[in-house]
Formats: sequence, C-alpha cells, structure tokens
Amino acid sequence: MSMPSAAGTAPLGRVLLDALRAHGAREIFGIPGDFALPFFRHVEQAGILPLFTLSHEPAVGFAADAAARWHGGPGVAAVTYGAGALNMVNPVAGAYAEKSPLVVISGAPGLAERDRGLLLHHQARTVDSQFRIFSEITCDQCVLDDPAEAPARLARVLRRCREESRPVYIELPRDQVDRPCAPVPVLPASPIDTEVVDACADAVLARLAEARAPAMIIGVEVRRFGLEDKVATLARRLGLPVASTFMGRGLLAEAEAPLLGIYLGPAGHPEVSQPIEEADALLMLGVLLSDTNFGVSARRIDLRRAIRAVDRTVNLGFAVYPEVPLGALLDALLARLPEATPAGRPVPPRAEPPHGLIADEAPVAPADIARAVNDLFAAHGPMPIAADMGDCLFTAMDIAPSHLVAPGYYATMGFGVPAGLGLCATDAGRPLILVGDGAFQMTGWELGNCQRLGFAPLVIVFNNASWEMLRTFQPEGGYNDLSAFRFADIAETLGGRGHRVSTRAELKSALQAAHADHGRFQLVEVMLPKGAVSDMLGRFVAAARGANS
Ligand SMILES: Cc1ncc(Cc2csc(CCOP(=O)(O)OP(=O)(O)O)c2C)c(N)n1
Ligand SMILES: [Mg+2]
Repeated sequence: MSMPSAAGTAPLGRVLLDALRAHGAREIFGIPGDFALPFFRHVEQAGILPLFTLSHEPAVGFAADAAARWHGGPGVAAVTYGAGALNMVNPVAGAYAEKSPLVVISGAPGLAERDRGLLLHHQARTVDSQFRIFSEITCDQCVLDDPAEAPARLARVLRRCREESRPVYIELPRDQVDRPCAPVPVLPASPIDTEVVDACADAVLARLAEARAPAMIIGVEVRRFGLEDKVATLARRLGLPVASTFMGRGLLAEAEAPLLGIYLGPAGHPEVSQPIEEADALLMLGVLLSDTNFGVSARRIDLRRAIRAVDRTVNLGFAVYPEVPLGALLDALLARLPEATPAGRPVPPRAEPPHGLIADEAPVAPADIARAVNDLFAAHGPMPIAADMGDCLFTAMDIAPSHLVAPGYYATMGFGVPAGLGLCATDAGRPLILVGDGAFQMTGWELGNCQRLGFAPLVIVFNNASWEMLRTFQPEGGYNDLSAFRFADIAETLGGRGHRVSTRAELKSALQAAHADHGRFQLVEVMLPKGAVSDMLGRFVAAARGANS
C-alpha cells in the first residue's frame, strides 16, 4: 500500500531506482521472488532502468558484473531473499575479487514479520545470516529498515561502490518499499590529503629517476577507473616500457604508448617478461598481486623494489602512502612531468595477433579459432568479447585487442554466456562469447532468453568433450571426460542458429555465416580433437608446475 508522500519524498523503491541511475547504473538484471515483488513493481512501473530477467541467479550476477565492467560504473543485480540471493554468492565473490562495481539488491522479510517468532521461508540460519554472508564479499552494506536513514546509507554505499570499484549489498525489507523517503544525494568524492599525494608523487619520480632500468606494469584498476589515457600519457612522458597483466589484457592496445604486451612470466614472450622482471624499479599501477597475474613468476619479480599503487594505497619500498587513489596519483605525476616525450629506451614492435587461417580440411586447434576470429575482426571490425574460464580464455590472449570481460583472476566457470548477455543489454554492441563445453553446461542455457530479450550474440563453443584444462594439470584424472552434448542442435531449440564444425574450412565459413546473421543468437560448435590445447595454456601449466615444484 503506497503511503501518502510528504513534500519532496517518494516511495523508497522509486527513490532507490533514481539513486542507482544518478550513480551511473543503466540496467537492472534480476529474478523476483515474494520478498522482492514490491520492489520489482517499482522497477517495472517506473521504467527508470530497463529490467532484464534471466533464468538462474548466477547468470544475473555475472550479467550485472559484465555490464558494470563495460560501464565502469554500477551493474545492478536484484534478487529475492535467501534462495535467490544465496544463489548469487559466487558471482558476487568474483566481482569482489576482480574489482567490479556490482550493486546487489535483495528483497527481504518485512520488519513486522521478523518478530513473529516464526522461521521464515528462505531463511537459512537467522534472518540476518544473508547480510553476514554478503558482508564478506562486498565492500559496504546497508539495510533499508528506516526510510529516514535510507538516503544517507544509500549515498554512502553507492559512493564506496564507485570509489573502491567493488560490490555493495543493499537489503530491502518488503514492507519498507512503499514508505515515503527523501531523495538520495550523490556525495562528492571522499576527501584526500593532497600533501600525502604530493609527497608520494615526488617519491615515485625520485625512485624512477635513480633507476637504471625502470618499467611499468598496469592492471585492472586502470580500466575500472577509466585511466587508460592518463596511463598512456604517463608511459610516454616517462619513456618507460609498459606491460599489462593477464587481467589487464587489451589495456593501451589502441593507445600511443610503448606497450610491450601481456606479462605472463615464463608462460609469456621473453621480450615482454625480461624488461619487467629485470626492472630495478617496477611501477605497478592498479595491479592485483594475484597468482594468475604473477603466480608463475612470483620468484622472478622482487616486489620489495616495486612501486605498487592499488586499492587507494601506494607502497614504495617500506613506505606506505594511504588514501592515494590511482587517479589522484596519476594527476600528480603528470603535473610534475614535462609534456615532451623523452627519448626512452626503444620498445620492440608489438607481436601482431595471428591472422590468416588456412581454410583446409585439417581439424581445428584452439590457435585456429584465434586466427579465424582475428580474420573476422580484420574484415568486419572488433567485437566485445565475453570469455569463460578454460582454454577459451587462454586462446583469447591471441585474439586482437578488443574489450574483454573474463574471470581472469577469480577464474570461475559459468561467466561467459551470462556476461555476454550482460554486454548485449548495454551499448557495447554485439558480443562474441567464448566458452568451453564444460562451462556451457553450467550457464549456457541462458541463451534461451535471447529471443525474448532481443539479443543475438555470436557464441563459439570449444567442444573437446572434456574438462581439458584440468586434464593438463592432472592427466590421469578419469573424471575429465564429459558427455558429447550436441550444442549446435540444441541451439536451434533455444531459438538460435547452430553450426557444427570439425575442419578449418568449416570454421571459416560458419563464422562468416554466423557473423552475417543478426536475427538470432549464433552458436558455432567447434569439435576439438582430444588433447588439443592452446600453446598459451600449455606454457601456463608448465610454468605453474615449475613455480609450485
Ligand atoms: C564454477 C567452477 N567450477 C570448477 C572449476 C574448476 C575448473 C577450472 S577449468 C575446468 C574445466 C573447464 O572445462 P571447459 O570444457 O569449460 O573448458 P576446457 O578446459 O577448455 O575444456 C574446471 C572444472 C572452476 N574454475 N569454476
Ligand atoms: Mg572442454
């Protein structure tokens, strides 16, 4: 029942939608439930943010995460309490790990029903259990149990979501949704101490100036905070060779910058690894110190000599500069550097992505898929890519630069197809989805929503009937053999168009036909021979074995 609105107020559900929009959200992904129905009514009636419903909450989380990464701003996942929200723990954990600004909105029991002394349906342990679970995988949380406090609480968590680029959790008791509430302010950026920033910038430049062979490596925060241009300018002015991490793939690829390529330790190219590992001052901007970024090389990079700027903190040797956002540091560094580009060390020309698929009767290897996609991009322009975990992600490292969303660190399967649907909902353009057969079995069925939603992604399924990545780590595992799903046939049933290919010639013509057909989703099922893996995966596993031996 909508309460009469006092002057300047509106129902809390509507106020929340206005606030999400004002903070940069452009869509809502969700699955309703009785605890969330009052809020979903506002979503549908207000039309402030378009609602995209999917079939299973993990997909809702992955889709909202992908939209957040594309926007560099909030992606919104709205679910019901308990069964819905707890279904989404894995995607939210992945968003936390990979610094994606995801906003989780969960309907919840009303205040009145919490005190009736009954165990509520969807309740796990206590009514507050869900809040505690999400407190572990979000950077801030609030319960909107008092409309008088709601604007301040929402302003706080939405600012932290933006500034930390991490998920936040909003719990919305269903009997509060229609209560009158004042608008939510958009708070100014959290104050920073410019003296700390200045001292930090001076120390960084002094450290780089005394180094014999400085270098730069950049990571996911550069993308999340939209700092690519500033980083490219900094690299030019400093004359430093720069590499991106595995998670930072594609950064600076289109910029005028001395980019070496992707740093992958011994699994990568020596002309990229050497300047990074031999640097006597390594400037690390927005880099997550994760095993997938450095695990195969932790022993090779002396982090004590590195300058690390991530998570609003700069570590330089034993000095720590707190509350220095990456953007503020970049501004301070650029303000201290002349516009001229010094004659830096010559940077070797970047390795060109492989092109020129030989369209013959040979069986398809993962490297052929990269070549075929690069040929397609060269002919028709790049597509945004959503990749799942598995060899498809390693193959993506050989695909020409384009916007990539992938679980490069958290490494969860199931991300690819829902993330591609998330991109379809944004203004990213038609995505290419890369997914293995094992991961497709988890969330690929979400393609069945494409017809209703008007989405037409191009999907490539790497079908080796195997958990092949696991087999490279442990060949003796008999459990890696999977059933032979006929995904191309299933595509037709799901409302799309299926193409099954076994040779390179079939791959080329199927991709051309799929790319030309925008009317429905296209699924190109590539039958890969047993044991066929990308060189990149082979090198990564060998290096990982070496690092862990
Ligand atoms: C949610 C989740 N559960 C298990 C695993 C562990 C795993 C990592 S890679 C992999 C096999 C992937 O098989 P797929 O056929 O998709 O790709 P490919 O290796 O190229 O054949 C598994 C099971 C992860 N990462 N996430
Ligand atoms: Mg497989």
